Amino acid sequence: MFVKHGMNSGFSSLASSAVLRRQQFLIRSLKGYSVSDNIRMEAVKCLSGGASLEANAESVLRTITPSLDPTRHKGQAGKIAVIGGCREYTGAPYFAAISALKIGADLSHVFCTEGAATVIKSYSPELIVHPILEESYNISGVNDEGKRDISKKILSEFDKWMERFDCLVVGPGLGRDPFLLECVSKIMTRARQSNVPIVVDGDGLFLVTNSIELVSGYRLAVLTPNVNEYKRLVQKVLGCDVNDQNTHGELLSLSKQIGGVTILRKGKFDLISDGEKVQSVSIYGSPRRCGGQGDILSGSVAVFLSWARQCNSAAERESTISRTNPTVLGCIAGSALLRKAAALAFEHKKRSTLTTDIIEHLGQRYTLLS
Ligand SMILES: NC(=O)C1=CN([C@@H]2O[C@H](COP(=O)(O)OP(=O)(O)OC[C@H]3O[C@@H](n4cnc5c(N)ncnc54)[C@H](OP(=O)(O)O)[C@@H]3O)[C@@H](O)[C@H]2O)[C@@H](O)CC1
Ligand SMILES: Nc1ncnc2c1ncn2[C@@H]1O[C@H](COP(=O)(O)OP(=O)(O)OP(=O)(O)O)[C@@H](O)[C@H]1O
Ligand SMILES: [Mg+2]
Repeated sequence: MFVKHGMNSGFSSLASSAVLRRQQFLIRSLKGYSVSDNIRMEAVKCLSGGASLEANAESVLRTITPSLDPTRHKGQAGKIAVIGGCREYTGAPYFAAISALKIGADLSHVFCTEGAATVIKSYSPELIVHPILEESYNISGVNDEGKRDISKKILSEFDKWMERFDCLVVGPGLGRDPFLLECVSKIMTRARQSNVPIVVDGDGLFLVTNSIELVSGYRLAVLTPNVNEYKRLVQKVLGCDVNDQNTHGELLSLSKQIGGVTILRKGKFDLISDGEKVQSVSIYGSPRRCGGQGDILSGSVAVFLSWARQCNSAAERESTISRTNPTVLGCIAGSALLRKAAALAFEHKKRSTLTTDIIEHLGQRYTLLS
């Protein structure tokens, strides 16, 4: 009897703690922040080795998102291009490009190799896919002059479109083929000359880490390194190993050293800096670490930074937010939205949560916010 009672009370306390957890989750989901968030933010300060300024992501999201105005024409809510997709990877560029659309961009392009293009097109009819990139294995019999011609052709194909884009995402599933990366370097240089913002992720970071001049001093560039990519960047640019005791100082130095480029350091909490200050986004996310979440993030940052730039020119933004660099605002909004969508997806799918599940929640989370 006693044992039974004990078991029952155990079950009921388990059940009530589950209800409590669920309630806390819903409060977090609806309000964005809660008492436990505040505690976590304090923890962020301690863990991240410096005074962290938790970004007011909710307010940023609300402020930079354009209204669904019936007078606006197709394209005004954003035209994004993802440069990525090769023999090995077709998922990453798809995740980045489709996320941009799900968040609210009007058009999303993918520039990839021919083999990847057919696959990416078959994932979605919504994407505009350009099979223009070439990998070395495909042109192995071609001499140097022939390769130069191919490179020129790729660049001129890209040039036809470039001025129309509000932002490029370079790197998701790009691969590391030397010929392909050389062509992508030229595309980046051309984008920079035309003042098109560039979000660099995945293998784009491999390229940039080895040729930092591609982004150095370009204030419209955003780097979104994960743990490994950040380590390589710090080693190359600062010439030392990552120092977890000085996270903020290190991120500030890294950004300054690359000429004020915005860096979003991904991890348990995301840290963002353009060399002026460090902001964090530590909104509750998901314990699932399935591949592809960084790809969603890169596509999201591209859309939000484009919107933040539009707000800037229209002087529509609140005063505190209007003083913030649009690339930083894009990172804050992208990080917050991904983490919230991941939390919602995990609520439904638990351990079987996949990147496609998170993408399905991008819009839902967003509806809750607006
Ligand atoms: N579906 C697709 O098409 C996807 C394609 N993707 C594309 O893949 C390309 C390469 O990107 P990447 O992220 O795999 O390369 P990188 O960061 O060098 O990691 C390499 C290895 O490092 C390890 N490792 C990882 N994290 C760690 C940690 N915290 N601490 C310690 N170790 C850690 C781990 O290996 P492990 O040591 O566990 O065997 C990991 O596998 C790029 O183009 C990207 O866009 C992805 O977007 C995913 C979805
Ligand atoms: N330990 C963690 N806890 C909670 N969220 C995390 C954790 N690590 C990463 N994230 C979140 O997941 C997002 C993607 O980060 P991640 O480090 O997985 O990128 P990635 O390795 O580039 O992903 P991908 O597989 O797409 O290449 C980040 O924005 C971050 O908010
Ligand atoms: Mg990645």
